[in-house]
Amino acid sequence: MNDSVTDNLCSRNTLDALIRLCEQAGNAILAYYHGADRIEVESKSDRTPLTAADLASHRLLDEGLQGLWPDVPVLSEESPLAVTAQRREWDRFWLVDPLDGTREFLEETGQFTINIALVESHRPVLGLIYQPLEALAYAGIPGEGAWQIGACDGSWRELACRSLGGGFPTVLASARHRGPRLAHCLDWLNGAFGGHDRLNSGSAIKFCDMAAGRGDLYPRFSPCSEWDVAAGDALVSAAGGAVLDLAGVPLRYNCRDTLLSPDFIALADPTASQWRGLLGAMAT
Ligand SMILES: Nc1ncnc2c1ncn2[C@@H]1O[C@H](COP(=O)(O)O)[C@@H](OP(=O)(O)O)[C@H]1O
Ligand SMILES: [Mg+2]
Repeated sequence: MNDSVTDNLCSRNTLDALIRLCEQAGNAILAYYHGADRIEVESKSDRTPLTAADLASHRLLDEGLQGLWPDVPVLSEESPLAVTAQRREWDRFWLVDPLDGTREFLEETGQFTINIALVESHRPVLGLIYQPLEALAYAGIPGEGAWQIGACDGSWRELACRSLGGGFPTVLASARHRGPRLAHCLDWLNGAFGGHDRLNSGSAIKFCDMAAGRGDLYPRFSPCSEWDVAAGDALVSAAGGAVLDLAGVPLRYNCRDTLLSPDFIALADPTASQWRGLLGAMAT
């Protein structure tokens, strides 16, 4: 493949190649999955867990991406600090979470993913979220389309976010998400719509659910990093939604000293007039 840096990587061929890499990395993760309670766990500086499964997936993806596209740097959640320190010089790079939802992995809930985004000029222009247990990818290229892709049977199914209907909106969130700001958001929904439904999931599966038309909003006020969000942003944007900061502006990546994401709300139907009120309520 070896595309030069001037080539357009936003293609189905790229997604096919990424899925092959994700299959390998997913198999490396699954080798640790059953009996994950016995795997050695380190605690990182943000007090999230790190295991041999995260590192095995990181190594395969880092080497695989650099082998296929030597001109495009790779920034992974598990990259060494020396790599992370160079990132502000990059206009285009792969942003990778080799195992998103390590807690879910350790508790064997099945809700963990591999996230890969191609970031160009501070926006994700391609994103892929891979679920190793299902061998299923959710991928999007904004402006071209979003798809659910079966790694085993090679099937491609088009995805689209849903329009906001007349009933209760469905909130996508993790069962672990609590806190006063989420409670405020849910109260606002109850006031504006008379109630809300909730679909819980771990890791980037919330973005997959939105792109597949299973939810209306994913409010995130608890800490997470750009590698947790960028692939989902590309996917949801490609499926007709948007991932907005509380000023209503699409998120930008690799433009701050920190890689922590700002608070955001992902919306399946960003044109619905009700959301201006929600963003206003959450911004204050
Ligand atoms: N204190 C913290 N600081 C930064 N990120 C955090 C965090 N606590 C949780 N996260 C992020 O939230 C992700 C899990 O999201 P969710 O709660 O929606 O399942 C974790 O992904 P990893 O498992 O890749 O570390 C981690 O990146
Ligand atoms: Mg993560």
